[in-house]
Amino acid sequence: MEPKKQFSSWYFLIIFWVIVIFQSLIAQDSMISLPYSEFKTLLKAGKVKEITIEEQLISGTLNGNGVNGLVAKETADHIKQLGAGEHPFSTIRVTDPALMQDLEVAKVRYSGKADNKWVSTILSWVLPGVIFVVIWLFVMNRTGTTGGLMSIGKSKAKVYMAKETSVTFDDVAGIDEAKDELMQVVEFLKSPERYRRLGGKIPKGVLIVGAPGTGKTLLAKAVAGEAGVPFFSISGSEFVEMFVGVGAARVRDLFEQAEQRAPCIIFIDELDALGKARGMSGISGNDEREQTLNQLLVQMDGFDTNKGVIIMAATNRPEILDPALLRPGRFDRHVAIDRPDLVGREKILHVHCKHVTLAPSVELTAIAARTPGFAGADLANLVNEAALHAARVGKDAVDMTDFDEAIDRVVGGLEKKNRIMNPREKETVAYHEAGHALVAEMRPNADRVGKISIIPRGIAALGYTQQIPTEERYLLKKSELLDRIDVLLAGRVAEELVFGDVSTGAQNDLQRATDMARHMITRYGMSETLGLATFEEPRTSAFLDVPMSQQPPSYSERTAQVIDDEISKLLAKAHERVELTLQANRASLEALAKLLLEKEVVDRVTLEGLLSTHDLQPVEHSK
Ligand SMILES: Nc1ncnc2c1ncn2[C@@H]1O[C@H](COP(=O)(O)OP(=O)(O)OP(=O)(O)O)[C@@H](O)[C@H]1O
Ligand SMILES: [Zn+2]
Repeated sequence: MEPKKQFSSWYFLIIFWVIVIFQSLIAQDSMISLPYSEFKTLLKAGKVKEITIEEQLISGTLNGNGVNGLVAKETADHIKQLGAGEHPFSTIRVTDPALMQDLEVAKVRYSGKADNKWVSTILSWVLPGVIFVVIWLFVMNRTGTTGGLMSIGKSKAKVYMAKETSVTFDDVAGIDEAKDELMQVVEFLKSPERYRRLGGKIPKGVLIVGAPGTGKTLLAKAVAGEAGVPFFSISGSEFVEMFVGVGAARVRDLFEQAEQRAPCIIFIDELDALGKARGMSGISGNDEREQTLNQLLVQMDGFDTNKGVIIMAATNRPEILDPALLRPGRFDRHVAIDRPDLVGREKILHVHCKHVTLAPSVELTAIAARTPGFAGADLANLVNEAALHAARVGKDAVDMTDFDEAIDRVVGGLEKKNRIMNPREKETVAYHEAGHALVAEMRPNADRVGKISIIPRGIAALGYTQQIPTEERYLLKKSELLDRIDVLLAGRVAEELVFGDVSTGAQNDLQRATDMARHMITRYGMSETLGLATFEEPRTSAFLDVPMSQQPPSYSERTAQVIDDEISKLLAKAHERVELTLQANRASLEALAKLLLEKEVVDRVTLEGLLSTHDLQPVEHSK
């Protein structure tokens, strides 16, 4: 974890300092600076081993002469002469034994600035340290490291970016419900006084919950932008990376600064990094994080919303948050953002295409239809990729082929151009994908196939069969779920049939099929044996202070066994159905796989053409 790294530089600094101090202490031994009388006593006691005369101190008199031989004699004479005066010999450094005699006869009167010894000593300790710190801060600044020492150094200054964001609700598309919910916060921030007079209840903390890239940060910024108030933003993980005691101090600082700029918004990104349930981090027990979290809780409690500061936070893992954070008076208002639906995706595409020159052929609706599951950030990325592609090819406008390419890229990661699949692997993938596609086409309740590809994209996807949902679905029937499981298993079954052996390529398919089967049984009451009861996995509750791991499961071990058995049975049945279907349509499977091997990519039109020349044999099977 990050804190370790931070601590080690802390230790490094301490060790460095100790070395500096030791060095000067050791140096003290041989560098005696003391009144002449004492020096003489030491000399007589035979404790002085070396003598140097600090030339600088009597420069102008000694002219930088050396310290041995004849010159040494001269030096001693000079000292003798000076002895009558008041010359401030504060330091006599002793390095040359030859000088000892001379110095013994010399009458150096010491002018009594004994304190100088301490001044110089302290200087020799502190100066290197100060220089070191300055260099260190410089390096930290250059590397852009935040937190750490730099934040100590700056803790009185403005550490937190308080910027007026230029983002407005117009920039956030497809999440209208969330926007509506936050409109109230905007109203309040715009005119806290008026709002209070009208007796509105102001939320203190708003938690935005949603999958990565769904626009949580964007939405928080838009609230600040709409209201025209400063936006103080910090990430939960930044807090955690700090040194002992710094995190808590920074929380205090943050609130202090925000109060001065009210009305404003404090935004904590990745709240889960800071706000994991206490005691969940295991033995390593990150005390620092807990201290910071406690400080945050304290600040939120002692905070009066009337001051006009709204605390917003974002997380994609609300279930691991410390329940204390969710209690009334803290983050008690929750705004959920889902991945956008078909219409939402189209709107988001519109937002991001605003500054892109599109060819007339581009239909954003069609693109939206082909990108189910894409979050806002993925769509932004998609538009960017398409524009880049068009620019690379030298087009004046971005057209549909650029989007096609971009979808492929975003879906499967960048095309691995130099990755060469051996012919045997390629064949396996072709039959596997052909299996998916054929069963998808033959199951009445499955989505139609839009495109099949066996061009490897990234390490995870050697090929893919893309299905086009005809419409956005909120409810799925049992028959539809079963058909989906069939389609997922079809890749694996095709491999079995054709090669009599199976590959590891079906891992993701099997996992998704298993998840689907499990949900049918434990959530949707679709198992005859278990009936209508639901068997949800235990979850943390905002009302219980019990961490997830300590909650007992809501069903018995025997039930768990039955659930497992039901899943296996459901999958076995699906396997049988798919096997029958593919056996009966072996010729079509072969033809499609061959076509894939030849073309690598088969689109909807080509697929329909192929299937029209083959008589698909529906197979009767029990569900
Ligand atoms: N609803 C949306 N409308 C328009 N653009 C969006 C939307 N959602 C995301 N984006 C785009 O994606 C980018 C990233 O979104 P943002 O950082 O807000 O997501 P996030 O949910 O905070 O992600 P993470 O959980 O990874 O921090 C935004 O800057 C924006 O360009
Ligand atoms: Zn597959």
